[in-house]
Amino acid sequence: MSATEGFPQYRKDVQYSRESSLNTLEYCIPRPTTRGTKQVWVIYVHGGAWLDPEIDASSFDKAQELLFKSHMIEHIAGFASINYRLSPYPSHARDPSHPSDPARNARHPDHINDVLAAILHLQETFRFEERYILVGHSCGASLVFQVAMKRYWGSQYESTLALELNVVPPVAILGVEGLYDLPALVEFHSKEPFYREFVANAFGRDASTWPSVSPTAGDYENSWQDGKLAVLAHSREDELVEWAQVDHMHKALKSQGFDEASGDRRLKLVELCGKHDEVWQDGLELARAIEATVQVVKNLL
Ligand SMILES: N[C@@H](CC(=O)c1ccccc1NC=O)C(=O)O
Repeated sequence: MSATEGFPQYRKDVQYSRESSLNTLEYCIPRPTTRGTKQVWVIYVHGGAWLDPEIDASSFDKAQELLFKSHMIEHIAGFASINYRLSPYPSHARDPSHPSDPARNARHPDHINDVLAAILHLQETFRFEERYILVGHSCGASLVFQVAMKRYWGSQYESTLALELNVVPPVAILGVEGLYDLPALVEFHSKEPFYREFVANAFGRDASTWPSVSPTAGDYENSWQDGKLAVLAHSREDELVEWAQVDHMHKALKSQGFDEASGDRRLKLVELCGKHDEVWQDGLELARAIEATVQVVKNLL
């Protein structure tokens, strides 16, 4: 039997916790693990404004398929994409949420706890420790930076010890078409009530808590000490999330010691093409952003 038989290995609907039917992940391992080689896992967190039932872990499939054909695949040990509990969406036309469904009634910090539980499950199974890139699209980009914020979103949130202590943070984070400064997002779209609604739906009606939960408020010098690379990828054609979000996050990361030109904490901007959801629907732009991230990370390991 050849060593590569049975690869690539695909698994779907892997349950990582018992909270709800959405606490599942999918993963793919391109080839048998090769010891001693410097490879990274790529872990994806989907978007959908914390509530859209029609965007899930499978929204990564297209980009993953493209990355298989890229020469960057030799630096990638595995791919994973995470489902997590969503906030209520009772007015959704095709798939309204029901108040008794634990999968569709999440409130911050449930979403982040689920992402942490999923990462922990993967780390315990595959032992890749910090050698992974955490990628998020839209609200998924908020979530991946909130993972690096640990639990410093204001004083009101309890730490869940088991997750906090055991999840090893990623070597790099890639935010794609991300929501980073929630008050600024809501303010920018003050004439579109949907924005205020989905933020309140996910984080509560008390807007005074929104600044400290925002990734722009992260104290990454303390909470993400071993982070080596932050990448912000965004399209100027994004019709849902304005470039100003990137400007806010770029400024925040710079003030936390991330630098584009030098140093051991690197910052990178990748300008993408296309509309908000096109980047993952076509997969090309999301794959390109991941390639650009792997390209830098492979020299940092
Ligand atoms: N797909 C969602 C909308 C959505 O995801 C969204 C809308 C505006 C700004 C950001 C969004 N998603 C971020 O995760 C919906 O159809 O309700």
